[in-house]
Amino acid sequence: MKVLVKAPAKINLSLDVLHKRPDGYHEVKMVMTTIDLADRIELIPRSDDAIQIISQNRFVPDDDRNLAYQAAKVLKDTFGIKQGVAISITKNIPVAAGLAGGSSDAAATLRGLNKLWRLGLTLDELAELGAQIGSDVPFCVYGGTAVATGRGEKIMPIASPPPCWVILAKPSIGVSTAEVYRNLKLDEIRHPDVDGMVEAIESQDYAAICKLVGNVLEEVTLKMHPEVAHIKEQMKRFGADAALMSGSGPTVFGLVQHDSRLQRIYNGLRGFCDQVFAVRILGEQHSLD
Ligand SMILES: C[C@](O)(CO)[C@H](O)COP(=O)(O)OP(=O)(O)OC[C@H]1O[C@@H](n2ccc(N)nc2=O)[C@H](O)[C@@H]1O
Ligand SMILES: Nc1ncnc2c1ncn2[C@@H]1O[C@H](COP(=O)(O)OP(=O)(O)OP(=O)(O)O)[C@@H](O)[C@H]1O
Repeated sequence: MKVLVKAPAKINLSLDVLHKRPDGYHEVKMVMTTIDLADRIELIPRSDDAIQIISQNRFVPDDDRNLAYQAAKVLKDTFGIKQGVAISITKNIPVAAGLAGGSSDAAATLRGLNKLWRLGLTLDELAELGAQIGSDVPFCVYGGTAVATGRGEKIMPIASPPPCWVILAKPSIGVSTAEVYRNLKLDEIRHPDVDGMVEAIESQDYAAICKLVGNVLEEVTLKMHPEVAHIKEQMKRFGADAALMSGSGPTVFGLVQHDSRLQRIYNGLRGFCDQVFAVRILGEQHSLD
C-alpha cells in the first residue's frame, strides 16, 4: 500500500513576539492559516527498516536533516516500528521562504504514516510528537486557521477568514529563521493587534483583517533584504488590499477579493519576481482519513 498526502503551506496573518524565553526560543502569539499551495508526499513501504528521502529539488536535504525524515524517525522510535519507508517529496512550496514548507512536509508525513502503519493516533497526539521536530509542525498537523502561542506549538483553532485570493511573491533569496529571531530588537517592537485579528476573522470582517495584518519579524528581514520592502510596496501599488511578509520571510503575501484586480497584481509582480503564486485560503482542518 502506498499513501499520498498533501502538505500545504501556511501564512502568518498576525505575528507577535512577547519575550525571549530561558530556553532560547521566543514566546509568540500569532494567527496562521493554510493556503492552497502544497507539496505532495508519497509514502512507500520498504522491505528493510531504512528511511529514504526522494526529492528532485536540489535545496531539499535527502538525509536526516530533512524534516520529513525526522517525522518518520520520531514515529519509528516512539512506537518501535521495524518497517522502513521511502518518502518521495514533490516540492511546490518554495524552500526557506517563510511558508513552513519543511514543517508541512513533516506534518504530512506524520499524518500519512499514522495511516500506513495503522497507529490510530489523534491529531492532538501527532501534533505533540511534531513539536519535537519544529515549532511550526503542530500547526501544520492540524491545518486550517488557528492562534498559535508558546513557541508556536500551542494551537487553538478558529474560524477561517472569508474567501479571498492570496498572492505570494518570493524574491530569490533564502532567509534563516534563527538569524531573524536573533536580530529582533525586543524593546523596539510595535506589537500587532493579534486579538483584534482573531475578532475580525471570527466576524468575517475582510476590511478589518486587511487593516490588522502585522508581523514583528518583517522589519528585521526588511533591513537585511531591502528587495522584500520593494515587493511589498509593489504588491500594494498594483492593488492588493493588504500586503505582509509571512513568518521570517522573505515571501510577501497580498490579499485581494476581486478577480479583476488579481490578474493585474499577478502580472505586475511577475515582471520582476520569479516565483509568484495566486492561491486560495484552505478553510478546513485536516482529517485523519
Ligand atoms: C517564523 C515562524 O515560521 C512563524 O510561524 C516560526 O516561529 C518558526 O518556526 P520553525 O521554523 O518551525 O522554527 P524552529 O525550527 O522550531 O526553530 C528555528 C529557530 O528559530 C528560533 N525560534 C523559533 C521559534 C520561536 N518561537 N522562537 C525562536 O527563537 C530559534 O532560534 C530556533 O532555533
Ligand atoms: N522537507 C523539506 N523541505 C524543504 N526544506 C527542508 C525540508 N527539510 C529540511 N529542510 C531544510 O530546512 C530549511 C528551511 O526550509 P523551509 O522551506 O522549511 O523554511 P521556511 O518555509 O522558512 O520554514 P518556516 O516558515 O517554518 O520558518 C531549508 O533550507 C532546508 O535545508
